[in-house]
Amino acid sequence: MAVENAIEIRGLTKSFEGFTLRNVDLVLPRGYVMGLVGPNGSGKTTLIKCLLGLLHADSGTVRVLGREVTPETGGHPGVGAVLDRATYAEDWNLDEVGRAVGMFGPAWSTERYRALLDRFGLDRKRKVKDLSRGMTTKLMVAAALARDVELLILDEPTSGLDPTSREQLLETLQDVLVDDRRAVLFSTHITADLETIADHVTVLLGGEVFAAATTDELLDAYRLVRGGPADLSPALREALVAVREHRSGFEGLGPAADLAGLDDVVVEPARLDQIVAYLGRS
Ligand SMILES: Nc1ncnc2c1ncn2[C@@H]1O[C@H](COP(=O)(O)OP(=O)(O)OP(=O)(O)O)[C@@H](O)[C@H]1O
Repeated sequence: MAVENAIEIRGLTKSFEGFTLRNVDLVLPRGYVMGLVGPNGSGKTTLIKCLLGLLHADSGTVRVLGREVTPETGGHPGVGAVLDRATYAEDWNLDEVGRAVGMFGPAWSTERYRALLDRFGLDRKRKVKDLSRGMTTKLMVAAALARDVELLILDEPTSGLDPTSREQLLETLQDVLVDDRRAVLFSTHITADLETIADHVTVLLGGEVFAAATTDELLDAYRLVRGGPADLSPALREALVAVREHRSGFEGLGPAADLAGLDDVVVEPARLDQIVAYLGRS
């Protein structure tokens, strides 16, 4: 019987000198896309490495597709990963990459691999060393999706991509989700990507989960508020998650419930990238 959750992390703690990923709980049901956001050094890659069985947790459990994952068990074979660096031999061309990657692990489709390379405009005879950073990302996505993966995990897949390639990649990720057995977790600094494809958002700050909600819940929960310098009363300042002051006034983010019925200021819906940016400043 298929398990319900693609990812189930409970109480995950992992320390390095000077940094602790602390007591992280995270659940991603199958059929959904989760965006993982947070400032540099907030622990996104560390979390992803634990999910792939590349790092030992100090405590807590990491379950992927119904199975506990540790460096001893190795990563789950139903997971496709796109990390920030490719590990393909520099001298291989993309057909050779496909043959090498396809030899390991189940459910590889050369046909799907080639179709994805075509879709991304990558020439199969080109060598790995001649690819730009964005092209290498696309190659990794093609190699991950040529397998019939149930969970796709991507670490900052859209950084280094031009706007057209970004859109193409996001569309490709959405196609993966046509099958509701599948799930996608991706970390990003480009919060506009969240609005496009994420159903769930987890915000990490300083190694802890600061917010975890569906995108709709986040959009419902917060409002932007703007006003002149005299409008920022101590009570309003107290209610805001974060505020930016400038010469002609202020703009801030606050809980929708606390800002309802205010008269002298402008209160309006916030975009997801604005919410995440303000939460990151709080
Ligand atoms: N192997 C390691 N040994 C020691 N410290 C590490 C190791 N890996 C990560 N860290 C530290 O853990 C912290 C979190 O790093 P991590 O790469 O998880 O952050 P991130 O949110 O992915 O950041 P970025 O957005 O910059 O990619 C950083 O302070 C980093 O220096």
